Amino acid sequence: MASGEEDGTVEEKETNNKKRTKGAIVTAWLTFYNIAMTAGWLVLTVAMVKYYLQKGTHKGLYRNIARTLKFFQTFALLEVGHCAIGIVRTSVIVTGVQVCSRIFMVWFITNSIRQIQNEESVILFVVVWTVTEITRYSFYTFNLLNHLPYFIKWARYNMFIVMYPLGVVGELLTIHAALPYVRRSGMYSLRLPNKYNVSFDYYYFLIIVMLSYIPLFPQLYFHMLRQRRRVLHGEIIVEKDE
Ligand SMILES: CCCCCCCCCCCCC/C=C/C(=O)SCCNC(=O)CCNC(=O)[C@H](O)C(C)(C)COP(=O)(O)OP(=O)(O)OC[C@H]1O[C@@H](n2cnc3c(N)ncnc32)[C@H](O)[C@@H]1OP(=O)(O)O
Repeated sequence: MASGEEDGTVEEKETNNKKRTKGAIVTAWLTFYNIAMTAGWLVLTVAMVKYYLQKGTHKGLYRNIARTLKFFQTFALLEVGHCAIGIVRTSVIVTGVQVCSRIFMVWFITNSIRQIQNEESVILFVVVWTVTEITRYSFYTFNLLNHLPYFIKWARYNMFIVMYPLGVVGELLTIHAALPYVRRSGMYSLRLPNKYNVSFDYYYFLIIVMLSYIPLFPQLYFHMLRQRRRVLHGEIIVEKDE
């Protein structure tokens, strides 16, 4: 029996060929992207373990890995682009909040305030992010290659139950530790009078950021719980923002 494509017009065949080529390019790009990101976070793991074994302390560890962390976490901005152009089935809002809050933590908190870089809370969120991202990107990679080991799928949709709250604790404690330095230095703040006639206080902005975890974090967490039910238990779930 002839397939639909065999029956189709020349235009239909061309459209199908174009779709197939586009699909192959997208799969190749996402595979490359996910492998690169898995490798990046693995490099971070090796650097952290090596540093700790050599020095026997977490002090100075952040400084040692800062460049790699900034690079790979900033590279994750592409994920918002992937959602926006529709090559992955994920909400732009959920991904945007997740990626932007991480970039904010890296660039505007930890990187900007040297005095807090040796806090245990920094190591907490960096370690949690690292474990999470190695699992997540290897999940996507093996999934794209159609060879997904069950333990990676299981880890992707179970570890976040503990890792997400732990990461948030690390992030909130770090912002909290930054507050006195921000207040004292007046960094990133704009006082009146100035030529723009605008005032901005980074200290209060950080307090607002901390408070914004209260409504935003549960939404991310429940999103992941829904994904878990869908992937591990096959439930059909309709997302509101899709
Ligand atoms: C100005 C400053 C503002 C600051 C505001 C602050 C507020 C902050 C509030 C909250 C802050 C949270 C802080 C976060 C901390 C941490 O990360 S702690 C560490 C623990 N973290 C996690 O466990 C992260 C969990 N989150 C995620 O996994 C994602 O980031 C997600 C976007 C939240 C959810 O992932 P999602 O993509 O929706 O689900 P998946 O099931 O993984 O994927 C859905 C489908 O899309 C495909 N896909 C997605 N990405 C890719 C890819 N890169 N490559 C290939 N495919 C991809 C995926 O395969 C799925 O496809 P289908 O199976 O076909 O459905």
